[in-house]
Amino acid sequence: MAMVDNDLPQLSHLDDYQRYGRQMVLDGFGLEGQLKLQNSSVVVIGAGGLGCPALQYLAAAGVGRLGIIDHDTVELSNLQRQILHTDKTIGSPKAVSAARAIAALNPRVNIDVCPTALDSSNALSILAPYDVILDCTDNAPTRYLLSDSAVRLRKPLVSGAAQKFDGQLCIYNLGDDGPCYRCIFPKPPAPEMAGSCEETGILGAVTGIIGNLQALEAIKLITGLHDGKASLLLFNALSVPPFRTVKLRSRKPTCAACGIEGQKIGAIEETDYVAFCGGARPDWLERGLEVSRPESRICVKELKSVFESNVNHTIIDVRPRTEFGICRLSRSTSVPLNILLANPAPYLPSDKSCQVFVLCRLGNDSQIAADAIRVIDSNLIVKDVVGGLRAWSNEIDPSFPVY
Ligand SMILES: Nc1ncnc2c1ncn2[C@@H]1O[C@H](COP(=O)(O)OP(=O)(O)OP(=O)(O)O)[C@@H](O)[C@H]1O
Ligand SMILES: [Zn+2]
Repeated sequence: MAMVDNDLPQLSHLDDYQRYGRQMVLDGFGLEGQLKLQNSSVVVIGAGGLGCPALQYLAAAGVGRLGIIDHDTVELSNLQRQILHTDKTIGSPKAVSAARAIAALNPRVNIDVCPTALDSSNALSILAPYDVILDCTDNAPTRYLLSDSAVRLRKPLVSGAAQKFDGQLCIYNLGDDGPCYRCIFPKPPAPEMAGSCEETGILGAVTGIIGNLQALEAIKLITGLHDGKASLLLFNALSVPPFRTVKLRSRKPTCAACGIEGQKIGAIEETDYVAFCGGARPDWLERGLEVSRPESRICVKELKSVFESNVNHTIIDVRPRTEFGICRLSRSTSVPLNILLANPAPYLPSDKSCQVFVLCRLGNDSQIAADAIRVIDSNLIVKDVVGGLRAWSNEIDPSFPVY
């Protein structure tokens, strides 16, 4: 009978050879690659659109330890792309829901569940135990925090981003001279459309592609299959070919985080990343509910009474045309916010007794639109609808679609 070579290192369980055989037979991977995965650890920040597919493939491939950090809970609108969560886990912490799903997929993986928001007070201690960090979040303060922490901890950061039909992938802090996020984006983007009611939109398969690539890059890093060159990968689902790669230079000597000449950022624990990125998003919904100028606003109950009366009125819906095409109130007219702001005049009634009600999804954009209309015609009665179509659905007509 043939004897097993006891000098050869072994996977923890005999059936692991079957489970991982299809990847172990790959040139350059082998038993050595699988052992490296078994002994490795990856932390995934964000168990959303990017984090779910990334976690799924890391777990299936046999990464020994996975950390899952997410402070949020599962919502119905997440399920179109956050594929570890299900109808049954709506309302549960995403970190817990994702952990359950990957434990079912591969029970051998050790999972650390952390249903907490990563911030400057806890980042270094949470991230320190892991070999590779995956940024699967969706906001600038966390991106800077993760990059600075990765520099400080000397760990590679596999960063993904996805929006609409587009995706981006980059490994920051790669090797001895790979750039960090600050080398490439020294300043945060202008605070984007804070509080806007428009949904940016995302195709689930796009987050799936980028999340999978994040898992792949982590596996390449751990198993030694990565060529060590830093590049930025850009994806657009509607372009042919859909992928483009931009080579990245090495670290910037002047970078505030990783450069030798840089004016170093202070202690991460004391840095205010939210302030650096332009401050917290104003809570427009709340602002909308504190009716500061009651005569200039209308609530959905009053709007319903208007519909049931003979009051002469018109409804302007300022959502983007695609959203207007999804659902709308009958007798409303579509004038997207950008078009209305450019020139409101053509959309206003000439009859000054006709009241104008301005409507949007959540009640923020309609305030901006109503203000713009008042500027050009102070004689008109213009009111924005508090809480927008979301309030209409919640308070007046439960059959009205919410998105
Ligand atoms: N600082 C942070 N700490 C922990 N988790 C974070 C942090 N920042 C973002 N996240 C998580 O990253 C995930 C990003 O995923 P994604 O954008 O797909 O989901 P989402 O925030 O639920 O989207 P939606 O805009 O539909 O609410 C979210 O689950 C979010 O809670
Ligand atoms: Zn840098």
